[in-house]
Amino acid sequence: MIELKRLVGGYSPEKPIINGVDLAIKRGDFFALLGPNGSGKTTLFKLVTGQLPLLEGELLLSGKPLSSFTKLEKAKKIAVLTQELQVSFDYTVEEIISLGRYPHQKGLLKSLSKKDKEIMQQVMDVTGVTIHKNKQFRKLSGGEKQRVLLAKSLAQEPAILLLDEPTNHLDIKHTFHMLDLIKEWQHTKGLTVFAILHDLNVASLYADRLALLHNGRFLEVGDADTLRKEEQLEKVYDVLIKAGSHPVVPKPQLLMTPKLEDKKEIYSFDDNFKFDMDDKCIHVQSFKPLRSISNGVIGEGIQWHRHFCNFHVEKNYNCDNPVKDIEEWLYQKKIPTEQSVGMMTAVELSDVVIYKKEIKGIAFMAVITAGVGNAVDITNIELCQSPVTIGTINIMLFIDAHLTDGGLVNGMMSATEAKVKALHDLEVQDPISGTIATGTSTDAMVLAFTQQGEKTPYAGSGTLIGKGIGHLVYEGVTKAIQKYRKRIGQHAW
Ligand SMILES: Nc1ncnc2c1ncn2[C@@H]1O[C@H](COP(=O)(O)OP(=O)(O)OP(=O)(O)O)[C@@H](O)[C@H]1O
Repeated sequence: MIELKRLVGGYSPEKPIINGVDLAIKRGDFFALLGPNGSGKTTLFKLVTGQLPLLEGELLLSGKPLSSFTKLEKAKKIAVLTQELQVSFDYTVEEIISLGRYPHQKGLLKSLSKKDKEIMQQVMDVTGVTIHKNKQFRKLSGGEKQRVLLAKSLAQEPAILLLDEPTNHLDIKHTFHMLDLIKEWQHTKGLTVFAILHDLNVASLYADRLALLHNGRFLEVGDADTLRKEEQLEKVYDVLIKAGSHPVVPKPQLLMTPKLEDKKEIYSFDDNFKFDMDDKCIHVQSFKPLRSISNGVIGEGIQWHRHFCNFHVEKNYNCDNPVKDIEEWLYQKKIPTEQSVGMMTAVELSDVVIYKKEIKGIAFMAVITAGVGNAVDITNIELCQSPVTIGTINIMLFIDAHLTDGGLVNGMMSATEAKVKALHDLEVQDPISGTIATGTSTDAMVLAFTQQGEKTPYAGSGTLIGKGIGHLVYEGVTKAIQKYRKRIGQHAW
């Protein structure tokens, strides 16, 4: 619907700012224009909105040159929202919004019709400015003004909305509300959107297509996944960038790393831990945050943590809301929930196995409790029943190494393989199927890394880290199960 063909333009013919830009935006698409300061975004916006003449190339609207449309025709189709928040006269909010209806008003003595008033009310409601409708526009805050000007643009009932940094004065709530609203109009009314956005993560969430402008040219035009190209972004923005994924929306999200993070001081693994234990809780505190991967009741996924807790519960513990319970226990111990991994076990905590080892220069520490009354052979699908007795293998593993997120997953695999081998060698059986168990039905694990030393994506059985994980988990789980068996007086399955 909007086509830019070899567009060249700027403030002087001798030194164009936009140097041959090609772009096609389909009807109903949300297009985001991205680029660093001075890359030419506003200049391109001015060319598209007609504030600057084209030096070369074509700008087409529905296949016809934009210049062939009359002013009124353009005003009926296109609404423009710039960063300019000043208006010349002392208008009220309602008067400003009524200006949006101007292109649709008929007759010589243009006045607001019933339909105009209905549309004005509708856009004031959706943008949340109805409460300001009788106020003087100049007396509003920057964010309120921005929403009023959006309401005016929407009152125009445009087919195309051109936005220059529409959210730069807005807080997070209003940023998301405004973009949600524009997105809704895009879906329900087929609105086509061309928006300059500075926030790459916001652009990723809302834009169907986006382009990265650099020195007046597009480096790339594509969907949000083009933002996964870290090297390209780092080159353009001169910032260390890591592309990750939004946990709910299937779109990339970018994490920027401050330069100071490169210069972290190295600390001693041995001196980094404080160990507290009573009959209710094993608490391993790390003075430095550790990069951890876990399926703990709290602190699950890949995060940074400083507190690692294994809580004792009675065998008949009613686990209706284990998250709430662990949060409450952490609160009582004054341990910050948001920095903690929390797991629980019915095993006596005094049977914990703490195992430290340095393997070829890499320090490891395992803290393991094990009960196997609830052992399960995961490969046997026939006999899927609720636990007979409570029993859990809880593994905490601390390692002085630096892993990527993929490496963390790899480490979890290595630890699981070693746990399964320990159960196999001890002939722990699934009491229902009578076959060798692979774990218990409620096992928890956390692998926590200092992120010191050279970064590696590998922690499998072909690596020293993987072997170390395997060795510590195997030894630790074996000893912990032996202690458990001794306590309950069962020596063989
Ligand atoms: N009125 C002007 N006359 C001459 N040069 C200008 C004018 N406005 C902008 N420029 C120059 O054009 C180049 C691109 O500026 P532009 O405002 O288009 O960048 P931008 O990508 O929108 O930047 P920002 O993110 O900082 O808003 C800059 O080098 C700027 O100095």
